[in-house]
Amino acid sequence: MAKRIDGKVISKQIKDELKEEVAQLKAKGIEGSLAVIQVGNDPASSVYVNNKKKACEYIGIGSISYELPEETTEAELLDIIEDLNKREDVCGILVQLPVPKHIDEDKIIQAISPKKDVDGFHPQSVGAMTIGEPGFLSCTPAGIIQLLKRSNIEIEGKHCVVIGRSNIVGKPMALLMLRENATVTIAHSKTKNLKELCKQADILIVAIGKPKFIDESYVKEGAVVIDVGIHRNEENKLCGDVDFEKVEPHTSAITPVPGGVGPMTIAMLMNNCVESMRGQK
Ligand SMILES: Nc1nc(=O)c2c([nH]1)NC[C@@H]1CN(c3ccc(C(=O)N[C@@H](CCC(=O)O)C(=O)O)cc3)C=[N+]21
Repeated sequence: MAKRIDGKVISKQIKDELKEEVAQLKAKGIEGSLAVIQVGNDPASSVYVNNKKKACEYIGIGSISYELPEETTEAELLDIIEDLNKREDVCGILVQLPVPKHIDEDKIIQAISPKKDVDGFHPQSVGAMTIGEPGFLSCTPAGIIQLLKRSNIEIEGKHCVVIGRSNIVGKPMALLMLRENATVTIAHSKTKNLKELCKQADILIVAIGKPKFIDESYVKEGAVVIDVGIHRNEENKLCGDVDFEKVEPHTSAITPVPGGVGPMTIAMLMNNCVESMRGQK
């Protein structure tokens, strides 16, 4: 009875809708490129950066990539961002996180113009989301909302437990679920009785960062389970924070890793780029 939510199929639907809109914008003379900056050469980051470039190509927008050496200074990175903020052909700027330790991540995020903050990480974007004003939404949480809506899963009135309180996933996720009228609980590493709490969730969103941490003992029969984790084992095989095989039979819907939340993050990034182009007139 469990239903596997296919993030690949849903992300393709969204990218196809965007592709059409990009063509219409182009006909009006509106074009744009996403600038992706990677500092250092973390191999996992390179996979994501590559997926982002492919998505830009697919929907018909440009991409400009910067592969900067690990030793790049904060000042050099800030200079590049400053230039990109001014460029009219650039609709979005993304600095792949994490950045090396000698660079202040918050300073970098705040240097990106909120008009080009397609990650939705700038304090102005976060504030706007919090009070329901227009602004860019953080891609992973926005992608999860789309997954639920496009799978006809009701959110309103449901008890949603979010495990994780990071600025890029847990916190914005909880706020977006609240905006959809869910009753939201945020759990984290200091939460007591995590298992009992998770067992009360109608919708369980897991962003803990520990491979296969959640087994069936955390899940109420018939719950919806969304897995935000992404880990690679010794054989380079991907898995999430949820032990899919054990949990799946007990759910009414569940996202796999890979092929669940990851592709949606990229689709929403593309959505934010198109939104930026729309506003650029
Ligand atoms: N400024 C910034 N923005 C981000 O959005 C950002 C970031 N930094 N740093 C790293 C995380 C991670 N992230 C993913 C995006 C796509 C997949 C994705 O496409 N996953 C595929 C599999 C990809 C693979 O084969 O490894 C899937 O789950 O099916 C995963 C993870 C974006 N992030």
